[in-house]
Amino acid sequence: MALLHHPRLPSHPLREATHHHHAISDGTRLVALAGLARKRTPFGVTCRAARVKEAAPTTRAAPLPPASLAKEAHKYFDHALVTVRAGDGGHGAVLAMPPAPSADAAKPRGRFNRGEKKGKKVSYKRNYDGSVALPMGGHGGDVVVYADEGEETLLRFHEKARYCAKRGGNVGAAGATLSSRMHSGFAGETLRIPVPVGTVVKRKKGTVLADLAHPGDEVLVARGGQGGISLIDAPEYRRRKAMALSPNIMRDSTDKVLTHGQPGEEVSLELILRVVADVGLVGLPNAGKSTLLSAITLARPDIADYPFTTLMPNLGRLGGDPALGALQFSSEATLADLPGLIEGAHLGRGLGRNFLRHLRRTRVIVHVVDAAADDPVNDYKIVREVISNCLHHSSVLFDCHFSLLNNIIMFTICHLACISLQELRMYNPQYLERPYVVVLNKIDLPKVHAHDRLPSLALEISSIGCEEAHGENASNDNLNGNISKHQIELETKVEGSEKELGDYPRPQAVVAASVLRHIGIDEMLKEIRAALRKCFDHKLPEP
Ligand SMILES: Nc1nc2c(ncn2[C@@H]2O[C@H](COP(=O)(O)OP(=O)(O)OP(=O)(O)O)[C@@H](O)[C@H]2O)c(=O)[nH]1
Repeated sequence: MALLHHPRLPSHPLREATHHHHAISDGTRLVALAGLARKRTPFGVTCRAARVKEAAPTTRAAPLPPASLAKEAHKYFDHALVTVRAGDGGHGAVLAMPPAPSADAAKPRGRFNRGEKKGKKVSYKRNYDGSVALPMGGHGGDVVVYADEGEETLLRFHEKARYCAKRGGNVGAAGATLSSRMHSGFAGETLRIPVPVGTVVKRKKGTVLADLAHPGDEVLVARGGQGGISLIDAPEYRRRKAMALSPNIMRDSTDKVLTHGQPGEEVSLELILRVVADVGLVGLPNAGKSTLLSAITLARPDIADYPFTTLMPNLGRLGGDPALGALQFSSEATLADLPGLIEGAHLGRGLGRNFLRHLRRTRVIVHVVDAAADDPVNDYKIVREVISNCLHHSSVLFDCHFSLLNNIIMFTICHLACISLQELRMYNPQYLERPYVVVLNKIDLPKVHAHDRLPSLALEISSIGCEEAHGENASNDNLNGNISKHQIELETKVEGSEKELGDYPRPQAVVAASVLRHIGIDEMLKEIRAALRKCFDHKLPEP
């Protein structure tokens, strides 16, 4: 018996069983096998069987996410491609007519024909028009994508990119007899896929299906297949009678196709996340954006003395504004700390321009400038330029599309810019004209105070720009959300005419602060809240 364990020996039925443990997925069968082995070969085989039991869970373990996902999450967290498939409809059935009631059905049953079914009068479920209600295959499960506050990123869609809803249930087995006890197949359960709030759902290289900007917003992305109908199969001599019951009479075998459930829709979707926040923090790397966020909210982003510490937007919640009074005190604001922008970010330098899309839903922008840098005014201009250049970049695309220069050119530009017309339609080109606050940070450092630098810096920055531009009309147009083609063309022309930084409004306020040492925080908060209130007063759309 002991020889059984030798690995080089020819196979034995029991060893065969243990060798093939990878193919066995049913746990109960594994336990039974181990028990059998223990009985027949008390030593070695028990040991092997035990190994089988240990090995089983590893075969069922979830696959690990690709290493690149964990390392470079910032490249993937806000964009994903998924394929969803709705469930197929369940099948109907071909039903036989119940036997005709016999002449002696009315007679009282004797001892010998008590259990006889033949001749029994059958009742049917009826439709409103009196026809017999034939059971149908169940509807396939739909696929719905909805905004869930519990979700933060789209990373999980890179681990699993295909989702299928359940199919509808079938009507009882074919060949069954028509009766009132037959039920339609069960409808397949709707598959609900949660995504972060602020996700735009669009068909892959196609139309935008929905912008899930609020918690609970949802969109039906794939409709389940309709269930198949049922048919009555009656012999020739009973066909007229069957016709009186229902028009669904099977004429020949090709009719059986009608009983098949319809396939569920399958669609490829592109999910694009745009962070939803009232205030967006922008600035060069190391300016102190994350420190600012952690100083005024409970958010605890990574902070370090090297550029691009922030790779993905961090969100924080700003408490209520006491100035709003008791009733509105609870109105909070969300702050988004965005990754640092550098010169040429709109052309893909640094972390690229993709992060700029997270600015689109902000009401107020806070520019964080390192006041101890060599040339803070230039740093400020660089960030403004990046944002405005991004706008011009987008305008080129609009021009190309509407003048219909050439489909191929447009397609190429779309690819280069990684942006589609639908995205641009939802893009608010006026966000550079929204209220913004400049925070001159790190004023605790001695360099800032040398040569009376701070007042001149504040003066210079606050003088860049023109008087306020956002009028009632512009904000109302945005509020309606119906940007006509004509309006887009007009906006495109204005944006396309290479607006200078001086053509955009001046900052709402320039505040000196040290977010690390908690200097000037109150004044900064006051200005941010004033800017937010201004958005409410101007009825600017919600982010
Ligand atoms: N002295 C001083 N240092 C500050 C202040 N604010 C931030 N810092 C330091 O500046 C460095 C960068 O700060 P972060 O908050 O990570 O800067 P960031 O703008 O988020 O940087 P990125 O994530 O690269 O975009 C850290 O070492 C901070 O401690 C400040 O007010 N005074």
